[in-house]
Amino acid sequence: MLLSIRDLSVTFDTLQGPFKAIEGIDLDVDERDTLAIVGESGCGKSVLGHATMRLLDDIAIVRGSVKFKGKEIYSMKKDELLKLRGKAISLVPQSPSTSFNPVIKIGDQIKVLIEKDGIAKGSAARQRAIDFLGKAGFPDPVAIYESYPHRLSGGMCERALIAMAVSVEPELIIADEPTKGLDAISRKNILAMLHKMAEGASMIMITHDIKAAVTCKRMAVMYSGEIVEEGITASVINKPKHFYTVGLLEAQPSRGMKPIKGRHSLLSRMDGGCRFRNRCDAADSVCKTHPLLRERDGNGRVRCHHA
Ligand SMILES: Nc1ncnc2c1ncn2[C@@H]1O[C@H](COP(=O)(O)OP(=O)(O)OP(=O)(O)O)[C@@H](O)[C@H]1O
Ligand code: NI
Repeated sequence: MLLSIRDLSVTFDTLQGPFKAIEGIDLDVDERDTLAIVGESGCGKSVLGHATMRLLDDIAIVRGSVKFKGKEIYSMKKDELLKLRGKAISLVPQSPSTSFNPVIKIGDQIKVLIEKDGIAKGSAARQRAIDFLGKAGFPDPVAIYESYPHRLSGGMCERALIAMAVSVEPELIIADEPTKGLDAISRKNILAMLHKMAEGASMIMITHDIKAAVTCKRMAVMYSGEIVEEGITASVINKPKHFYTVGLLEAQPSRGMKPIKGRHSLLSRMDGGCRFRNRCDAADSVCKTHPLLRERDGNGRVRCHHA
């Protein structure tokens, strides 16, 4: 197993008191696996992505285990962690426009990373950066290399960030909302490019876009900090078991754009029952107890008393 996450939780100290952004996360990612993590804004997708790379700052209290090739990331020393981030696990961050340093040329930022990871030096590193910008679909990669970030549109920045993340040949790519803010055609192009460039590696794709999620082999649905359903993408899409997954699919433009009724409530999180029950038509008294994530037809898992 490439990545194993067990009982992972992240708590932030906020003015209103401690807030558990994610809880009880169990996930495995195999070699050459692609896993989409979907769910509405604020459900904890990015926190999970960052916690996986131990990128959260010290105010976050992290519990549980994250193992990469059997090695616990949370007991690694600083130098091991630096090696892990890059060649082992590479992040395509959520906000492309703020992820580059505005005063350094795009290409030089990629070159520095390639040099840091010891893949190439000097002019060879520069050439590698140009090659990867070309692979990312830029017709004139040298011009992009020489550009400052503000010259690039959102979609171009996303492409350059993907080029940067894969230029170090990582074993696992975590792509956070790679299609955010893009029109339908750019979305399709970016997804095709991302999968092509990630060939041979594994990928976790964080997204609220089901059309992006279906390009991955497996899919995990998050609600209110927890995984509520997980399995082979086709079976989750065609036979959703959790009522939140059903709602999420019906909210897609292609399926009538029917919104999920009600709103996510933090209160439903605190009383220990099913976190979705205030929005669920099937909810009854049994939902006052917290459902466990259990086997789903021998394929994946679901967290619902009625599934
Ligand atoms: N540094 C922090 N301090 C306090 N709360 C935080 C912090 N970072 C994230 N959170 C909270 O954790 C929850 C999960 O945030 P996260 O960014 O993971 O959501 P997300 O699923 O990625 O949403 P989006 O689709 O909007 O990116 C949110 O309620 C957020 O406000
Ligand atoms: Ni996010």
